Amino acid sequence: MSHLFEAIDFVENALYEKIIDDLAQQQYSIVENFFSDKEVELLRDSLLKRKADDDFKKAAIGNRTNENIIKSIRGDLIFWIDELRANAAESLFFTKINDLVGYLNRTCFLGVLFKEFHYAIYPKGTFYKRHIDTFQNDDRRKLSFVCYLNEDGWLPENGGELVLYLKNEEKVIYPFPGRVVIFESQIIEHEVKPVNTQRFSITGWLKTR
Ligand SMILES: O=C(O)CCC(=O)C(=O)O
Ligand SMILES: [Fe+2]
Repeated sequence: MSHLFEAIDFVENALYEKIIDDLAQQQYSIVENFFSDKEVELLRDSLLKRKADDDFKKAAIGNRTNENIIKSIRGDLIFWIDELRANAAESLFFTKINDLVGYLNRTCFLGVLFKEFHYAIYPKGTFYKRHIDTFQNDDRRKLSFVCYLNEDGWLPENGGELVLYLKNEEKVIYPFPGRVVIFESQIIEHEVKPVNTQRFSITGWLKTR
């Protein structure tokens, strides 16, 4: 009878329902203030601490790509976040993510079994050319998730817009702090425009199988 108790337990979450509707209708969803100002600050401090400890690596594309080729495609520095070694801010991050994933799995039978997340720093002048997130011969990536950790008062002229290449539209999304963008990894081509001011984020993927 355990299914009966699960059914009783279920509480509809309006925010998650909006994400699910958006994804069904347009393959992407933009959520303002998914993370509060305080959470963004904690996560940005955590990113900067990891950076000070010199844990960041130049992002790679596949294994054997020549460094100059990589630089012409993407210039961000990344650090993979290990849930088992998470600090307080990162634990808080994963608590929210796990809640969302639990909801998606229960309501949409999405079957997300794995997830991976990294911090990203885009130094001034860097970008990430138009791509699809499953190009690294990993078709298990189902949903891409980006959250922005920039300072309050981020301006459009700082650059670093995320552009989603949709069927009939190029959707320009500014990396405002606390904003989260979720989109279908296997469908939506996208690009990070050159940044004029250092840009901070966490990017990750919800994966099946
Ligand atoms: O930072 C963003 O807005 C997107 C990053 C991205 O496309 C990626 O890391 O694959
Ligand atoms: Fe991407």
